[in-house]
Amino acid sequence: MATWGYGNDNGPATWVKSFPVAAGTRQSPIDIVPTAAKCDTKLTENPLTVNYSPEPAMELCNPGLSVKANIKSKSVIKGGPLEGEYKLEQFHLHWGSADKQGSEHTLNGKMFPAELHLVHYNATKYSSFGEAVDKPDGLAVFGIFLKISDKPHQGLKSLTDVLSEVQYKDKSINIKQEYNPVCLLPDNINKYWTYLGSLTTPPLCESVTWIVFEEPIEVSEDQMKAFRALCCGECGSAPIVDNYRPPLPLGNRQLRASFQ
Ligand SMILES: NS(=O)(=O)c1ccc(NCc2ccco2)cc1
Ligand SMILES: [Zn+2]
Repeated sequence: MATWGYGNDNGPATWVKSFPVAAGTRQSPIDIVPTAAKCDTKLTENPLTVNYSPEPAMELCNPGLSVKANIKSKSVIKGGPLEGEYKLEQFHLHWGSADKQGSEHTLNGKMFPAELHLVHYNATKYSSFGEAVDKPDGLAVFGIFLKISDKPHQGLKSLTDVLSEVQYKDKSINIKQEYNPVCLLPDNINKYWTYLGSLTTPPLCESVTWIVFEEPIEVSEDQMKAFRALCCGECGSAPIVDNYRPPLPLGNRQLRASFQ
């Protein structure tokens, strides 16, 4: 089978052929219905803590279906639904061809224009992302909704200002000035939903504790245009847009909320 993607011939509905876990019982994303979430005081008693550090020379790359920043410094999270310490490995985004779509998780059926994923692995139990990626408690991913405002997001600006330098597949650059990924988080990280799910792209491993924040971050239309100008391949190839998997059934999983 040709490599997976988001087109008609290789998109999410076809992935199950090569990745049978696509039909599994803890797949992601899901539609988040706040009234169906159970407020769990255990989450508030053990607050989520983020200890991110500055990246001296962060590598930004275009792997062909998104844009990804690889993290080398020690940035860790713990608490909330997590047991042990999870280390930041990379972050990337999913976005639409228009503002009406683009996010993977939806909120009462509503899609946001984009969604940012900060991917962490369980460094207490596993020695690398590769070892953790297929373990049920291997990964923790922050899902952050993006919404449009008239002001650009300053934290994302260091990236969107240089996306033209990674416009084509397999291009990568180093962000010169120091970058602390904490600038990407919403102001209030105490309000989130959490559930047990999976990677949203192949290999779709059911190894992710999802933490989706209620508060979106705000980006400008120009910043969205910069993401939509990235190309899937070399010069002249199609733009990277609509690189999102539609929601899967929650099934009999419990969606928990850290707030009322
Ligand atoms: N969209 S996401 O946050 O669920 C996500 C995160 C990480 C990968 N990694 C895919 C991978 C690389 C090696 C083995 O597996 C894929 C998807
Ligand atoms: Zn993702």
